Amino acid sequence: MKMSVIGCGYLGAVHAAAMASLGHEVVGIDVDPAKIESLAAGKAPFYEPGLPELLTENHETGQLRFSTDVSEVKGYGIHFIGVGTPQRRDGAGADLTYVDAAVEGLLPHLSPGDLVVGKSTVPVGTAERLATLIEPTGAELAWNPEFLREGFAVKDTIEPDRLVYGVRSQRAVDLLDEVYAQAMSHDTPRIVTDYATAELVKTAANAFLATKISFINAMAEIAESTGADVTQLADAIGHDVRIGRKFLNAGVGFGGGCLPKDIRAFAARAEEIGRGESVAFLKEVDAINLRRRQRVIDLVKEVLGGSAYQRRVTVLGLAFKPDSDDIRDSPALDVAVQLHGLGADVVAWDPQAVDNARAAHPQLAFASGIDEALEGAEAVVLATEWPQFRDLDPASTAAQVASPVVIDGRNVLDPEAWRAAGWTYRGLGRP
Ligand SMILES: NC(=O)c1ccc[n+]([C@@H]2O[C@H](COP(=O)([O-])OP(=O)(O)OC[C@H]3O[C@@H](n4cnc5c(N)ncnc54)[C@H](O)[C@@H]3O)[C@@H](O)[C@H]2O)c1
Ligand SMILES: O=c1ccn([C@@H]2O[C@H](COP(=O)(O)OP(=O)(O)O[C@H]3O[C@H](CO)[C@@H](O)[C@H](O)[C@H]3O)[C@@H](O)[C@H]2O)c(=O)[nH]1
Repeated sequence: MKMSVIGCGYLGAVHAAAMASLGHEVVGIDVDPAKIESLAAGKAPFYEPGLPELLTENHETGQLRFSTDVSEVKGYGIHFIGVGTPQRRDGAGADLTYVDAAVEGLLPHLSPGDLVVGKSTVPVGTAERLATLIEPTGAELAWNPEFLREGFAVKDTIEPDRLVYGVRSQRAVDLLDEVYAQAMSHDTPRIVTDYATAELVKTAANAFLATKISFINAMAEIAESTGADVTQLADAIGHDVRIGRKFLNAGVGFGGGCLPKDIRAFAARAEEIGRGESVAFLKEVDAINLRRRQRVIDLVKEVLGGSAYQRRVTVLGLAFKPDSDDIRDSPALDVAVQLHGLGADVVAWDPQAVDNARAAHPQLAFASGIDEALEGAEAVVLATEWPQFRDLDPASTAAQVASPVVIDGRNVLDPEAWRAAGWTYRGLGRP
């Protein structure tokens, strides 16, 4: 099939490359010339495992091309919308200006029978509104939310754990089935529904995941006041299959370009439709999450005798999660910036996110590698659980720092091993 992908960021670039690798002929469109230049040259503009290989492979076969010119979508029957829906600068709700501009830009190039497929995460009611703009062209709209996780984006796109189609016709279902024929195995669940449900499935999924993380972080707060160990608690409740162990890792909390802004947008949308009370708990989920960042900062001050002012603090990790260079609403970067704001002499390092972090916060000092980051540290904060941080050897690392004090912001180190090697170890919600 011939298809376009409007918006080639973390979602769209992977979607475009994955669709091409499934045998489709794809054109990716973005307003950012630098991104398009990189993608057109077969290079990934951000770090995502597996994406460079897909880009190279499809670049060579000619199945995949990129352009800043939206008129090039003419004659492509399927158009995915994957532009950003960030938090509005003036409030908690979603900024839909990019989605609106993408649809406006697409309208003159649509042909009767085309299918526009929304993938961006939007507040419920958006698809209904956009359909009134699209239908007069003879094209149709479907809403097909995306559930990929950064770091696993290629696999999640090529082998989705479920497909959700918000549609108004059987024809749209048939077209989407054709799009995903190679991605669907016999047991991939496929939910065919209306626009509102499809939009809400996405919002609800992220709200649930955020709530699960904040639940365990709330337990970490209780554990901190009682001497209990939240990691053992998570293991124990996680054995109950109704609860499950996934997304029960207590630590410095969730960040990224999705969970934080999506729960805020959900709460804002619920208020608009007079149902604010139904998801009022999401404000608490957000508040618990942000308190964990403060807790890490308080621990740094505590281990340094009350103040971080002019003390050498190493922050390991800047990305919001491992296997990504994404720093959007990153707890790790936020902790580094806040410590710097308190006058600490912060040196940060991340295997992939230093360039993005430097561009956003040039005031911070960045090391060029882990050894340089650790040198002279009076306190080390593990803020993103990259394998190279989880696997640090406590004995040799102790020899690199000025003072062996570690705050394990992701609860991934073995406290006994680190204490045995002479470290002062502080986790989040574990003794
Ligand atoms: N990143 C994820 O893991 C993920 C997963 C599922 C859903 N989503 C949702 O997908 C959407 C995109 O997220 P993202 O992380 O890829 O964002 P992003 O900021 O990485 O990418 C958005 C891209 O859209 C481009 N763009 C903006 N306006 C445009 C226009 N008019 N025409 C063409 N391109 C335009 C931007 O230049 C940018 O490259 C959001 O709604 C997000 O919530 C993201
Ligand atoms: O037990 C856990 C699990 C995750 N996190 C943090 O939660 C954040 C989000 O992690 P994750 O959900 O793995 O990353 P994303 O790539 O943001 O993916 C989420 O957001 C996407 C965009 O909407 C969705 O498509 C995915 O399904 C959804 O998992 C990160 O900061 C993690 O460190 C925790 O603190 N504890």
